[in-house]
Amino acid sequence: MVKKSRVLNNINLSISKNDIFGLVGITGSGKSTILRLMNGFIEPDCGSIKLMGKKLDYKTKYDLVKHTSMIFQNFNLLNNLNVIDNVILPTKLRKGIKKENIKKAKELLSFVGLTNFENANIRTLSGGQKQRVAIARSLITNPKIIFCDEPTSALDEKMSYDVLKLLKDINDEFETTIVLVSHDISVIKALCNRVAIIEDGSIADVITLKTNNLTPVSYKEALLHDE
Ligand SMILES: Nc1ncnc2c1ncn2[C@@H]1O[C@H](COP(=O)(O)OP(=O)(O)OP(=O)(O)O)[C@@H](O)[C@H]1O
Repeated sequence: MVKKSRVLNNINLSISKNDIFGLVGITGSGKSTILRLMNGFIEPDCGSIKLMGKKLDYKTKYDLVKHTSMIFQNFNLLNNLNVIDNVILPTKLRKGIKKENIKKAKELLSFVGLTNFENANIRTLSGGQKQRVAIARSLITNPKIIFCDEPTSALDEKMSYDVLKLLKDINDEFETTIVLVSHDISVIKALCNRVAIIEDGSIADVITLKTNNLTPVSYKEALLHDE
């Protein structure tokens, strides 16, 4: 018999519509597990989760989770598909007219700064470009919430800034709620309006942050103050 170990304790968290909410903590503290519970990837052994005001369970999961999307540290793109086919991939599982999906994918590629990259091979892109393709893919289904697991951890400073700025623009423009896991406090300070500090599977604190316009200068300052 497999012995279960307790990963999270007493998690009580409320995230508001249009928040950019951070979960920060050291490796193994439980951030990703909280995110995976919120997006329905895993189920809690006890307690309950509400998504967009409705209890997330096996009956509601399909209808709720389709209003969310996910961005990963390692992009999770399919190398055997070109850029636009990666972007429209989520629509293949849903109803919709192919021509309209392609039109929308092109608009999203332009929004993320990748006009003319439609037919590019994924392998030829930089990390920052790959993450921007993943962000375009995450937007194709008009999500109300985007879950981001360490979205900038594989990127250098400039690419990280570009991705964070894009997430901020998405939050501003589409009023998408963003939940972002990071071990990097400077990423959280640059982007989030609230943050939960996770320690040993528990919430040590929830802090409201001062929100500024995200600019290359403000991001640099967040990085410097973190040193
Ligand atoms: N599927 C699983 N089965 C058993 N234990 C797990 C599982 N997934 C994670 N854990 C354990 O839960 C704890 C929290 O892991 P989690 O990945 O949530 O942490 P994290 O803060 O996101 O760390 P990281 O930044 O390294 O991903 C760790 O001790 C991990 O070993």
